[in-house]
Parts: sequence; C-alpha cells; structure tokens
Amino acid sequence: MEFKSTRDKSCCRICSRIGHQSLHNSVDEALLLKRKAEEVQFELNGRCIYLVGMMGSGKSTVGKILAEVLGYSYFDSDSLVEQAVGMPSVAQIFKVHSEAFFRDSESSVLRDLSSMHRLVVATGGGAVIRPVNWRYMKKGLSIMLDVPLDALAKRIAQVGTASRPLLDQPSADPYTAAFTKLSLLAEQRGDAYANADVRVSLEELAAKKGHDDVSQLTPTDIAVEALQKIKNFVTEHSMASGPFDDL
Ligand SMILES: Nc1ncnc2c1ncn2[C@@H]1O[C@H](COP(=O)(O)OP(=O)(O)OP(=O)(O)O)[C@@H](O)[C@H]1O
Ligand SMILES: O=C(O)C1=C[C@@H](O)[C@@H](O)[C@H](O)C1
Ligand SMILES: [Mg+2]
Repeated sequence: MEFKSTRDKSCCRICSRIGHQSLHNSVDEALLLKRKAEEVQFELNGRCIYLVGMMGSGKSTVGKILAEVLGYSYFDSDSLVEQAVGMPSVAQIFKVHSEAFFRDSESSVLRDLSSMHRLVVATGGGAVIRPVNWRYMKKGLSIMLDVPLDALAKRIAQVGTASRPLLDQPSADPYTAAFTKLSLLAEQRGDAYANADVRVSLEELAAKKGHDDVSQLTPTDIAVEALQKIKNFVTEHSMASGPFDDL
C-alpha cells in the first residue's frame, strides 16, 4: 500500500474509512513496537519475562502484546492454576479450598514455568509476596506495571469485583471496595513489588508523553516503554557482569 506524504488528508482507502491520523498513529505505534522488540530480542536470549503488578494493572493486556512482538508464548499464571486444580475460577478455588491452597498451586506453576524459555508470563497480583516465587521469577526478567490506585479501581469497577476474591465486598460499591482494598494491598506489598528488575510507572510515562492522565496511554505505549526499560536493564546487566547469557 502506498502512502502519500501529506499527514492530514485521506491518502488511501483504509484511512478514508477509519481516519487518516488514527491510521497513521497506529502504523507508527506498530512500527515502533516492532523496532523496540528487535532491539532487545538478541540480548534477551530466550529469557522469560514475568509481568508483576496489582490486580487490573494490565499484566494480561501488555503481556499478550509483548509475547506477540517478541515471538514468545503467552501464559497467565492464574489460568494455569485453574487448569491444574481443575476449577473454572480463582474465586472458586479461594472459596472451596483457601487462599493458602491457591498460593501453593501458584508457586508450583511458577516453578514449572521457570524451567522454560521464550515465555511471557502474566503472574497473579499476589505472586510477589512469596520469596520462593522470586527465586523462580529471577531466572527470567521481571517487569512491574505501576498503575495509580485510582485508575486501577476505575478499571476494576467497570467489570465488577466478583472475579477477584480479595476485592469482593458485597457491602461497598465496586469502586470503593476495590480502592480501599487495593490501597491496603499496595502498602503491604510495596517492598515485594520493588524486587522486580524493571518498573514501568504509568504516571511517569504519561508525564513524559505530555498526557494529563494515565488513561490516555494505550497498551502499546506501555509495551514500548517496557521494552525500552528491558533494553536498559539488559545493557546495564551485561556491562556490569558479563553477557546476559547464563541460561
Ligand atoms: N492501558 C490501559 N488503559 C485502559 N484500560 C486498560 C489498559 N490496560 C488494561 N486495561 C483494562 O483494564 C482491565 C485489567 O487489565 P488486565 O486484565 O490486562 O490486567 P491484569 O493485571 O492482567 O489483571 P488481573 O490479572 O488482576 O485480572 C481490563 O479490562 C483491560 O481491558
Ligand atoms: O492480588 C492478588 O492477591 C490476587 C490477584 C489475582 O491475579 C489472583 O491471583 C488472585 O485473585 C489473588
Ligand atoms: Mg490478568
């Protein structure tokens, strides 16, 4: 497809349908994402990527983009626990068994994944609290998605809290229930999340891109930033302690 140089008029059939600027922004974003992935692919050397962060922080959304662009396979550790236990939801596992039972299964899943390569794993929001899980995740590279609590609570309120047993409080409206409990969890887990190799702060990224609000960031923006941070990390790591190739 040939694009004319002008940026404000329709230049092809697709952009006359979905809007010139919108099409070109998407094309630019996709190319940037691809370029960033190519820049880190070699140095990652097949090492797995673990996404950590609070419930609703975008681990699944961003994880799928990263897997696609790096040519990795994508796994969601909550789904793998559901499959291993043979139950359809985390909420049911908490109810029928217990949180401790869920945490044991989560650790088994992470242990199994840690022996593999070329995976992007979206971990459960609480996977960071067990030190043993960090032993597994440190075999790969971990990225923390740091999203303001208000934005998290808004995202979660849109779909309700029923699928997230730790946030489900029938007495409160979904936003208040999510915000209150997330605030408590964030305080308790702050140090655990800080173990991640790389932190992507949506507040910092939004400010860098001149946005007023983190809701203006697209999942692709966040994936591009994650790849840039991975690149910085692997570069620093191989400079400090030799090649990043001890798989
Ligand atoms: N950058 C974004 N902007 C707006 N909404 C987003 C963004 N990223 C994800 N979302 C939405 O927020 C919700 C949570 O995202 P997602 O499921 O990816 O998070 P998560 O960290 O995997 O959550 P969990 O594992 O706790 O279910 C989804 O409805 C998703 O569509
Ligand atoms: O933050 C947490 O502790 C949790 C997050 C979810 O991904 C699930 O793993 C489960 O609901 C617990
Ligand atoms: Mg998820």
